[in-house]
Amino acid sequence: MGSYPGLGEIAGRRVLVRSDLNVPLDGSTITDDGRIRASVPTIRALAQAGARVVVTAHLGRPKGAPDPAYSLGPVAQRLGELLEAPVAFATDTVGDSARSTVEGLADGQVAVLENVRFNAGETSKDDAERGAFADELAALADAFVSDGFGVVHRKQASVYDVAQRLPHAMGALVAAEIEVLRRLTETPERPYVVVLGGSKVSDKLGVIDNLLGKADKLLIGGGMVFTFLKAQGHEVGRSLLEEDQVPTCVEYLRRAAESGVEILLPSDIVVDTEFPSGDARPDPIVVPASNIPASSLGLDIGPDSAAAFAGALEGARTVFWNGPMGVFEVPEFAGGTRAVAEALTKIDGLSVVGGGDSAAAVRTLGFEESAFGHISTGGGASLEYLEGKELPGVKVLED
Ligand SMILES: Nc1ncnc2c1ncn2[C@@H]1O[C@H](COP(=O)(O)OP(=O)(O)OP(=O)(O)O)[C@@H](O)[C@H]1O
Ligand SMILES: O=C(O)[C@H](O)COP(=O)(O)O
Repeated sequence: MGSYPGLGEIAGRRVLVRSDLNVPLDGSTITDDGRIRASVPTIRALAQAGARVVVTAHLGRPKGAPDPAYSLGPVAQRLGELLEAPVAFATDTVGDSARSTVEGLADGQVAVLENVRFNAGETSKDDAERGAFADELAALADAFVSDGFGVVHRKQASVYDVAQRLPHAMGALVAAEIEVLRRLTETPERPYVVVLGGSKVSDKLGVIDNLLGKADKLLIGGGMVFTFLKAQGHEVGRSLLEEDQVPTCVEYLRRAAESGVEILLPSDIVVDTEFPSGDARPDPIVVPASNIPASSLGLDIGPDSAAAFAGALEGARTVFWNGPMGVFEVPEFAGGTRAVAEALTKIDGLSVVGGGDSAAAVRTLGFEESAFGHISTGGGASLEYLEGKELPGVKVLED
């Protein structure tokens, strides 16, 4: 007989686990299985305690209806390989296949339900529609474990509403992620340096507001750079730019100067005349950040900036990094991301890499996970936590 923290005796009971199995795919090939591996310990602990484990998760952003391109089939198969045990796969989420798959589980066995976002109720803004879908999910189980840290910032049926309908507990992954982020927000050892990049510029600008009062230095790279350069009065050619956020960046630069927080922007940029795609060969050149040609777009921070960013990270005792410094998927534009990753491996203190793409970047560039203090499975979720926002999927577990 076995038990699970927060749920008590679970042998023979059906336990629904919300995991974040949203991994990058190339066709049906998983290019980085980090999130699946991170989900294994909780699933294994439940199975070993004799629960009948029913995993629910999303993949990508399908539009509330089945779409084979987003099937969790390959993910279920990979989970079975990692668990070294058969994993049953239901071809729907709450329909006949799900019900019979769950009924067929013996104690200690695991099933994965098809992509929960194939159902419009999952992401509906309408409480009743979401609730009705959560009722169907809850009917498949006797208890619920919330372990998908990457989605706890989403008020969605499988994250939020289902927890209101079943005895519930926080999974080990969510607990571990929150513990690390709590250290970052409550008692960061100084100097505390934050590195921000990536392409979801407006998603990430909010965090700067909160960090200006907390971090000692902010290093800005990736697609974020160009809105800041514009705010400094430079032209950015055809680079990623969120024009309506320029005044916000002006304000951040002003507040940083006032409060003595250093915002470090790149001094040089790797540009090309086209965004890399297909067979077209990249033709990168390095230009001063203040002189980006009108016909070019910035795709990485330049070598001087990479060295300056690495230098600014030296001696830091706490580092949080979210978002690649450039289009790291293409080797010609991976230099900045590689330099920052390298600098993080030398941190004597706590280094946290947050975000699906950032975590995938360090792994695909060949760094050992153990070289970093913590690799978070959550991008948006960890940023919202750092912004001081309430995470619905965590709050609901406390109610
Ligand atoms: N200068 C740039 N121009 C355009 N895209 C860029 C630039 N620099 C980086 N990127 C792209 O940003 C993407 C990652 O950004 P994103 O904000 O999604 O990161 P993340 O927070 O780690 O991921 P997630 O939000 O999925 O957890 C990469 O695919 C990279 O190619
Ligand atoms: O990739 C992520 O950040 C999580 O899986 C959440 O996905 P979402 O942004 O589509 O909700």
